[in-house]
Amino acid sequence: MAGRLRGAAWAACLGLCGAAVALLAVVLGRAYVLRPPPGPPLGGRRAALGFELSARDRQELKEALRGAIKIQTVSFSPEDQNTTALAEFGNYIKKVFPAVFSTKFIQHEIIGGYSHLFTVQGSDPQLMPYMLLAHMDVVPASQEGWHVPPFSAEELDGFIYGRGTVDNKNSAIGILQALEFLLRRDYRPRRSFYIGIGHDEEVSGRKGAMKIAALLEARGVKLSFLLDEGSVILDGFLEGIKKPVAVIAITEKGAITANFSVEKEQGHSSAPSKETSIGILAAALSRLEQNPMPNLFGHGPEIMILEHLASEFRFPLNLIMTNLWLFSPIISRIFEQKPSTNALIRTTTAITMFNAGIKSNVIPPSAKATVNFRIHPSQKVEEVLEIVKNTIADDRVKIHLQEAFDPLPISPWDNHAFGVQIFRRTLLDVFPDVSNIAPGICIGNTDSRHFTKLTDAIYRFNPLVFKPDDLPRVHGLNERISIEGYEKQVEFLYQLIQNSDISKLPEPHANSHEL
Ligand SMILES: CC/C=C\C/C=C\C/C=C\C/C=C\C/C=C\C/C=C\CCC(=O)O
Ligand SMILES: N[C@@H](Cc1ccccc1)C(=O)O
Ligand SMILES: [Zn+2]
Ligand SMILES: [Zn+2]
Repeated sequence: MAGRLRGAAWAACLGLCGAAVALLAVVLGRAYVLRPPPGPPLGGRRAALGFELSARDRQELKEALRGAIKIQTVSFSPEDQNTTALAEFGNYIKKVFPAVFSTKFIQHEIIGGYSHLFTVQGSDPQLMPYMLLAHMDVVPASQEGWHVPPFSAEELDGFIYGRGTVDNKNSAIGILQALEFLLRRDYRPRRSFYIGIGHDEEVSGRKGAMKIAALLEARGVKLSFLLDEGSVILDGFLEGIKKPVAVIAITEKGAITANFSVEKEQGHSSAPSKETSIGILAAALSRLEQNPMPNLFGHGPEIMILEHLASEFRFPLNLIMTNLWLFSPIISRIFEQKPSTNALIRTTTAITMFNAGIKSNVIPPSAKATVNFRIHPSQKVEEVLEIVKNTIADDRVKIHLQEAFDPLPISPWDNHAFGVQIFRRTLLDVFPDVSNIAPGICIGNTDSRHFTKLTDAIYRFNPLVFKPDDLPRVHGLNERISIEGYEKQVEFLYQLIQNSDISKLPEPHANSHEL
């Protein structure tokens, strides 16, 4: 009851605020109604080959993914990968996608020992190629806590469970599956494209994606756009928006992985000094955790997602969202509440490893910890390190950087952005009920960050519908994909490849009447 009253009071307050804003906007003559999403280009055009699947095709599509999940391509560290499984994965795709491997206009190369690069030669060399990227390696999975063993790929209530089902064998296998189906229907693309399948994405991509990018660069390749994993169709993440939203990430956060250590003399635990290495390090880490990095809502592209969706919110939220200039302090507080939205508005701090102590009666000679920061698009590595040092404020804690890179550049998002309009057309074809498409931020890191020299149009998006409950499954327990969802992903890729054959985008105004 109290909750409902509070809810009613909150709604009334929002209503009042809304009315006040409307009034204020009129008075100030500043109606901050934000631009609608760009008009629908490629209007009316339909791909030549429809995506009709026989019962056999369906079975084959499902089994191809299940077989891939069973191969334990686990990455523990750059030095510790299951190379037997990585090699097996290569043999597996050869067996499962015979058309891809026997087509004359497709060249296959193995890069860095286990990664794959396919060059699909289009019939029109004038058209600038694009690239589809995915990875085959996965993070480890604990044996406990899963409904089914993590590499069993068992089917349960319409879902395939297993490590890699959404991160990212769904893309690796899905891209090849879409191409296999197209080839069997005698398709030949007009526009060339590359398919990259990395084998060490989960441990930085240096041997796989980075080498693929370097090779393409050496060949003088420029890409019209690149599509990788990193964001999804969000359903039910934002209160006040009923419909699912396809969020296409136009940037990704930077990252710092830092090792912290404290050394102290080892000794007998019966005569301890006042502080131990463990105590000193634990206190320093606790200060880091207790003092989160600044809330930077409004300083980066996170605001674009709200701008794009503003008119979709129910009253009075729509008024709030269309007047961010006034309400951003409130919204930024709301974003802080949940880990998933908090990640969009600040550099995050995650203590991920802690090791110390060698015996119960020995004062520990050293304590070590690893902290993983993900840097907000408006900050840089140096700035974050400065804050970290000031927060720890203890010279006994030594910092050693394992890896550090700045947030990625922001990719184009407008009527002329070829990739965006191809995604828009393809979403319209395959997900007719997803009418909202918004630019967003990828909160994790992807192999695509190695390709900045080949194109400024890097997009991170998987055509999978995610509900809030799905997010923790990524790198967590019970990672799964619905069989229907996977079919849609393959259909999306199948249509994307065909839609990309268009030579150039029609003028937006010329076609807007067609939809
Ligand atoms: C205003 C927007 C509202 C809510 C959005 C909140 C959170 C959603 C953010 C991202 C969810 C999308 C994708 C899955 C999560 C992380 C994966 C990112 C990169 C994967 C890289 C990897 O580990 O291989
Ligand atoms: N893609 C993984 C692994 C990774 C982390 C940090 C840098 C590079 C890669 C992640 O985002 O967690
Ligand atoms: Zn991934
Ligand atoms: Zn991952």
